Amino acid sequence: MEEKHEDSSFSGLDDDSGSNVDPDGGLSVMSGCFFLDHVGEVLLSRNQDGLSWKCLDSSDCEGTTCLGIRNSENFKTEIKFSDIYAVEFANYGLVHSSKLGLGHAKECFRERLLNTQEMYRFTVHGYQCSPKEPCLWKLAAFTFGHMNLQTCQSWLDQLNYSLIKEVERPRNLLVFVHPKSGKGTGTKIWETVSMIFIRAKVNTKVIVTERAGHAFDVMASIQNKELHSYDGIIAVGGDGFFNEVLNGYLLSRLEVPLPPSPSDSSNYVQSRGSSSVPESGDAVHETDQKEHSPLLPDSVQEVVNCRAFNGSSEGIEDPDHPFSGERPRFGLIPAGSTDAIVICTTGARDPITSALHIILGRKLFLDAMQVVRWKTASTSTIEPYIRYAASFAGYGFYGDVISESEKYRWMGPKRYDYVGTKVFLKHRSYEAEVMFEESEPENAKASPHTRSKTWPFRNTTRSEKILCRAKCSICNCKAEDGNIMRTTPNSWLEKARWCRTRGRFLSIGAAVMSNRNERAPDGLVVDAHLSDGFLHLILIKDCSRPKYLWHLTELAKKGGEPLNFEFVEYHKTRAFTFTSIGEESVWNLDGEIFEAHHLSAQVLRGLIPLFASGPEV
Ligand SMILES: Nc1ncnc2c1ncn2[C@@H]1O[C@H](COP(=O)(O)OP(=O)(O)OP(=O)(O)O)[C@@H](O)[C@H]1O
Repeated sequence: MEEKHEDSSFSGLDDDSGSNVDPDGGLSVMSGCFFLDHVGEVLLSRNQDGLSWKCLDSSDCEGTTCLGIRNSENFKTEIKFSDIYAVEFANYGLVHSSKLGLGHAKECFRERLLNTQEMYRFTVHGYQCSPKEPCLWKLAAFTFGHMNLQTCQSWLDQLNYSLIKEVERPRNLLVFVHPKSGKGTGTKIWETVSMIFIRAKVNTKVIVTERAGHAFDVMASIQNKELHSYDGIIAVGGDGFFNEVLNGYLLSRLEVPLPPSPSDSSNYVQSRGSSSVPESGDAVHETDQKEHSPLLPDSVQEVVNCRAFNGSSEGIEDPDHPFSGERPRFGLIPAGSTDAIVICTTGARDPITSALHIILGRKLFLDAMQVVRWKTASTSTIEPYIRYAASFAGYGFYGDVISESEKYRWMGPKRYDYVGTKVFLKHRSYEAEVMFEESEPENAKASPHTRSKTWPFRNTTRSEKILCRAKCSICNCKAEDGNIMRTTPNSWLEKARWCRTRGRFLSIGAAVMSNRNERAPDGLVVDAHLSDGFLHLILIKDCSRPKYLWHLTELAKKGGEPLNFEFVEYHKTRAFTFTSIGEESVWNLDGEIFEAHHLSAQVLRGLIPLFASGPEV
């Protein structure tokens, strides 16, 4: 692994008289003179938040060379403890003076060579943001040198003490590596980042999977006692692999009331006439019908709340519940074909950035979608079968792409482009009935009624988009009806309004997050949030190929408006149900195939604690 700043270090004076430890035990402010490798003499200070240094020789600093040529690139003068992942003693060795003058003037070069000397050293390991891509974190190391061993040792001890106080950092991790993920580089990627974990003294138990389902089986069978001995569960792989690890954990542990089945939800929809006005001359809308209901009937509510996985309807407040304690945090190191979850949660598709988010103990909560299949085929008996998705569930186009692409796994990530084109050309639509809880009536009303007269295909309604970012205020605001982890999830159903829409669809998609990826730079829904407790339901009604291509082109470009077409129905919702009619496609859950004739889904707000801080968009 390339460590760009490994050559920056500090070296010290030949006595420690500059060190100044305050009388309260040296825990707040401390300062001393050192040599910073490749920079020169500095006054190093430690305060409660971190380290900072000031050059004592102005010709070495502020990026100015002796020829007056400015070179301020990567010139850092402070680092917070929260951004330091390790400090190490670096033995006795060479400390170099500023590299800035070396290439520019012979006399400077000669003088600086004289300044290169051997001393005791310690290295502070952290990261720097890439100037062009702030979400991309590069390793940075600063080596400080001093002639006195004890001075170095004492600074090292103090720094280690400060790092111990950094809470929420993992010490023990269970790591699953999918060796064949993406381009088959899962193992190589883990080998590349594992040395960062070693340096940070994070213990890892590594399981390299031997087959599909291996990680699921381990997570499903691991005893809770052993599970709780880990501070986190890490997946090195793609979105599908993360989904497998997550389901292995959740399916045997999480007990929450299920979302209403399609027949339950059809009871909620009270006919008040169609609210979806068919467009004249557009045959697609002839079957569209959307109805609204006020409050749920009490009897239905009871049925819903009593039906729960593993027979429990207690939610997860119960202290004896295996899920009610501290949940392990999950981490994902990207090695897959798409890696949308990593891109949405760290802002970069980079194994080192993800490893640093994990080691530094960054934390956010991700919404998850609980998907229940009630019936696999129209002739099957009702048998609830649960799955969780962290990013996306899609039917029609998305399902056909995933099932077809299984045949072309040998092509690697390129299979999605090839199969995507094939499926697009087939242009298949599927008849279905979808019911959804209407969370934002004003949002739903905006769709088919406010069409542009000038653009035949477009609905020109636009609203201000608030993007999800690190420390997102929308994700951090407390839900009116409480977070899923504190109340039963169906409490909101009491106030729910349900809508029904039926027709032929090219695709049906439900996004938990924006799903930004390299093929869709803004994702499916640019302003989707990681932890706001909403799903984004996108129904692409049957339309001509050129119109569909237009939608896909908008998806593929930055700043596109893929939802701004009249054949696209978009709803922000907390739950929906689906029933297929006639010929069927399959569902695609986080990239994995899921067959369902009757299906329902609900969002579980903030269900997944994740080692990430959100994208700095
Ligand atoms: N050792 C293995 N051999 C074969 N398949 C495996 C192995 N380990 C895990 N898998 C399966 O591979 C699937 C895809 O993994 P992953 O998401 O890492 O790859 P990907 O290339 O990004 O694929 P996708 O685009 O389908 O998500 C996982 O769902 C998992 O079940």
